[in-house]
Amino acid sequence: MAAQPTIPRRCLFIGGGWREPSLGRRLPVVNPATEATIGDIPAATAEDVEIAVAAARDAFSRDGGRHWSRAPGAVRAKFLRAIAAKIKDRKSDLALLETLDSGKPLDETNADMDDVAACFEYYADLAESLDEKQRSPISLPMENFKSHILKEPIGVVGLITPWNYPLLMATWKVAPSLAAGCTAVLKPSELASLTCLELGAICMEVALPPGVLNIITGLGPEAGAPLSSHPHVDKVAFTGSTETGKRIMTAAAQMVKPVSLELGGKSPLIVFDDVDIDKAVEWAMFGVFANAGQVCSATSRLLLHEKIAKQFLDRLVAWAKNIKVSDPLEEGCRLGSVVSEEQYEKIKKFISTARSEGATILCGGARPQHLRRGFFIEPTIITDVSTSMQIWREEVFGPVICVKEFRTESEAVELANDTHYGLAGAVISNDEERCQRISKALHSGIVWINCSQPTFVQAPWGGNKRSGFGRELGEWGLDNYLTIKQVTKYCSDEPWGWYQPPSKL
Ligand SMILES: NC(=O)C1=CN([C@@H]2O[C@H](COP(=O)(O)OP(=O)(O)OC[C@H]3O[C@@H](n4cnc5c(N)ncnc54)[C@H](O)[C@@H]3O)[C@@H](O)[C@H]2O)C=CC1
Ligand SMILES: N=C(N)NCCCC(=O)O
Ligand code: NA
Repeated sequence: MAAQPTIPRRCLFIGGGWREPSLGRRLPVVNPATEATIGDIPAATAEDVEIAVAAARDAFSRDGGRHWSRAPGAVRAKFLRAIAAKIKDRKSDLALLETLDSGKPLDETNADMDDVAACFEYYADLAESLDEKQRSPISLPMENFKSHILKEPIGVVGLITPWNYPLLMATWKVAPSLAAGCTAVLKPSELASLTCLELGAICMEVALPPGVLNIITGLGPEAGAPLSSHPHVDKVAFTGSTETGKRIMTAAAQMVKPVSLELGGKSPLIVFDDVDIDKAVEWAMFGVFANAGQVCSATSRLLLHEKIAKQFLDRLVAWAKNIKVSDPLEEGCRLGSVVSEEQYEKIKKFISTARSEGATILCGGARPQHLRRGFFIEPTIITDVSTSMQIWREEVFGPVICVKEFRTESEAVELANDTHYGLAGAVISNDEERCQRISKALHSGIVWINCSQPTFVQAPWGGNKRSGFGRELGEWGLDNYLTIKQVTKYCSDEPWGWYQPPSKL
């Protein structure tokens, strides 16, 4: 087991330095795998939001934007690459902090840190190529006009992020917004803020211009809400629950402030009868047990072709019982604890409601017997589910999969789309044409074929319906933080000639 590090005691990161929260309050940091309080984080309030937004505004327009918002993309790229390098240097201590804060297995948090560094590097490249895309001409039907577009940073952005991939979800917003030339105020989740505060330390080390990125930790209603309604915040990007997403959109609407929302999901995985069962079982497990199912795109509804259903479930149970559930710091751990006591109780309630509604808990459903402390839940497989049950309809955000059988392709698609959500969907089949048909038929922003969950910074990420709107990652992730200006010029020497000229006399 790795040595326990000391948890850095940080303040709010505002204007390029550390700042005590105005009311002097702090929140405990709980390690959900041990239930021990291991440190604390500052609790920002509206007073601090005010100071952070002012710092970001100042950084946006300082010296006419020459050093940031209007600087060549290459200038910003240099900082993004320097941040990526520091993340790589500190990979193992950041991964350890992330695990202690969230209960995620160390192998997962190490992979997350690789993704964090790769995301900063990717958007460094895009910051550079943004300059080449400026002034791209618009072809007009009149020769006496010429038009081009400018892509400009949208301004000061508020970034509100969740706890399931604490530093990675922040990076999906910080890297593209900074690449675009925006300045930002990041409000990570109060349940896991340690690595985001370390990002503040990294910004200091690379001498990011003061105020370009500000990081304020604190509670949603106290720190997130005033950020989303602030008149000097030009856009809010949010990942989290659908309920909080609605609140943020309502607050932003009062200022006609654009938002992008990446919300909950209840994504389907459809498995046909022409597959290699063990390979498909492994993807089904990865789709809902990775990160203890605390993934917005988790494929938590499993649709099995009736011909293979029994055999598939037998293998799924065997594989699930073989998952190493342990302290997330232990070598080879594949299922750690969930993030908090509240989340733990919520998941257990989902399972007991499923049972009382008549579903069968085929395996799991409780605390693993060998782990007496910590918020651990066994991998859970639920069958005998009807489409009206809560467990089929609502996002659990835990290591819980529910299963239904289907007979025909159209029945599978209908079941898959029968949800208010629309983030992701997956299909496993050896019939390529069928996979293509299904990828068109699913009402979701992401479709995986013969896999579930692999995520690439180059590819767009986001949902439809109540899973939100807007796309992160890829070039679309950069567009989230850019506004498009048309510049149109009259280039004829002739007068316009619409009005009669007055007589010269
Ligand atoms: N789609 C996703 O990626 C996520 C979904 N969830 C779902 O949400 C449930 C609740 O988890 P929470 O941590 O409470 O999620 P949440 O959606 O409330 O939290 C996400 C972020 O929003 C902030 N926030 C909360 N209330 C706010 C408000 N009124 N204004 C502005 N910001 C606010 C939080 O402080 C946090 O930074 C989970 O059980 C899970 O089902 C949670 C996290 C991520
Ligand atoms: N990095 C991976 N694999 N997935 C990211 C999931 C992001 C989300 O839950 O919104
Ligand atoms: Na925590």
